[in-house]
Amino acid sequence: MTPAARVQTAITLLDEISAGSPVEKALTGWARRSRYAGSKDRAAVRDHVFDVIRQRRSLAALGGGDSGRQLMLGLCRRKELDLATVFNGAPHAPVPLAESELTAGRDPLEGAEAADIPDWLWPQFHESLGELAGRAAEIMQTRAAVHLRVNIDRITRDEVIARLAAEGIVCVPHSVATTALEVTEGARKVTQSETFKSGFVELQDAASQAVVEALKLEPGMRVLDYCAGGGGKALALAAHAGVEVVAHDVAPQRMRDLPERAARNKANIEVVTPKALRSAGQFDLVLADAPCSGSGSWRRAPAGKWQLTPDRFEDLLQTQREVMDVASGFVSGKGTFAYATCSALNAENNEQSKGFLERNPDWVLESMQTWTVLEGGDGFFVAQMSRGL
Ligand SMILES: C[S@@+](CC[C@H](N)C(=O)[O-])C[C@H]1O[C@@H](n2cnc3c(N)ncnc32)[C@H](O)[C@@H]1O
Repeated sequence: MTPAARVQTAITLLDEISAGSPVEKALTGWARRSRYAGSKDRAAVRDHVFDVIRQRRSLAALGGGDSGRQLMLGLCRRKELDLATVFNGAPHAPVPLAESELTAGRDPLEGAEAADIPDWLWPQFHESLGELAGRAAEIMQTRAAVHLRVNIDRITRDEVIARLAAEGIVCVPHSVATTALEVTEGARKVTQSETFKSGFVELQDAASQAVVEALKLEPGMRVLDYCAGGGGKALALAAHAGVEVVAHDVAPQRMRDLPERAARNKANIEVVTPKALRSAGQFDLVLADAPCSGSGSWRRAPAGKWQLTPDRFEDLLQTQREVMDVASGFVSGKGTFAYATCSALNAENNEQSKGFLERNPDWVLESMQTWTVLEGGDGFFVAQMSRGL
């Protein structure tokens, strides 16, 4: 495919997405229908689509509207590409720009529009991140790096770096967690590498690893990952020798890949249904990695920031309160309850922890930690609480 044909494909897919198609469905549907597209074409189209979704609002301003074509025009302008070369009218390429398109568009307005954050959310984003808000929003407009978690019980970070280098993948240690590596070259080859297939590394954001590293894990502990989802944190927990990990999710189908991932990681994880959890007893540590706005991981899942509405946000806050109240019930007398989110917003983080402690005066706060995207990983939060016995 020519670069211009890739742009035209992104335009078509962005229109499909605007009409309601989920992003991944639109991309995989196109890839299946388009046998002529090689892996580089698929990667380029995917990058265009995600770049636009991350910067949708500011690109709509630059491109003069929010159709796929206007958004891609905005992206080409931001990247200072030669517009006549892209919109060149060749077969499969975008038709040349009309005079009205050439004159449309303006610089994004300072504040929420330039930061690509919805208006209603901008004040609390700003308040939560303080002086870091502008820089954090800017980082969220860019692609996230690929991070790996090294199973350091089985292999050192340096050994993994050497093994991956031999497979054409370049990594450097990431400072946010002792288990974390950042892939600087060859990220698309990771899942096909022998190092990955042998379970020496797992794909996981560095700050997500740091959340698990912040927990006091000791051999003999029984740990419940109450909101296990795809199991990233359950796998990181199970990488600690002698720790028994039980994974649960209200939607057990979200954990369907977990047994296979655990087998590859040589990790032992018991996956339980909500019904089975009722008779699973008590745990030394319960982690509730709660459903949240995802405002710390909008680089990876940017559609979420445009789908969030004040009503949905209120619903999430309510769900978080329920998750906290139920999950903490599985903590043994002297055990720890860890509440985590991949959100940068106070309402979901410190305020939820404060609310929990007010509802449950027998609990005390042990620690609270926050990671922002400025540290190089996703934005994350974890509060650890105990009954203070
Ligand atoms: C942030 S995701 C978990 C990500 C996962 N821990 C990881 O590291 O890959 C939140 C998960 O909470 C689950 N969830 C939502 N409501 C819940 C509830 N009431 N009880 C338990 N899990 C819930 C969702 O199904 C979702 O999988």
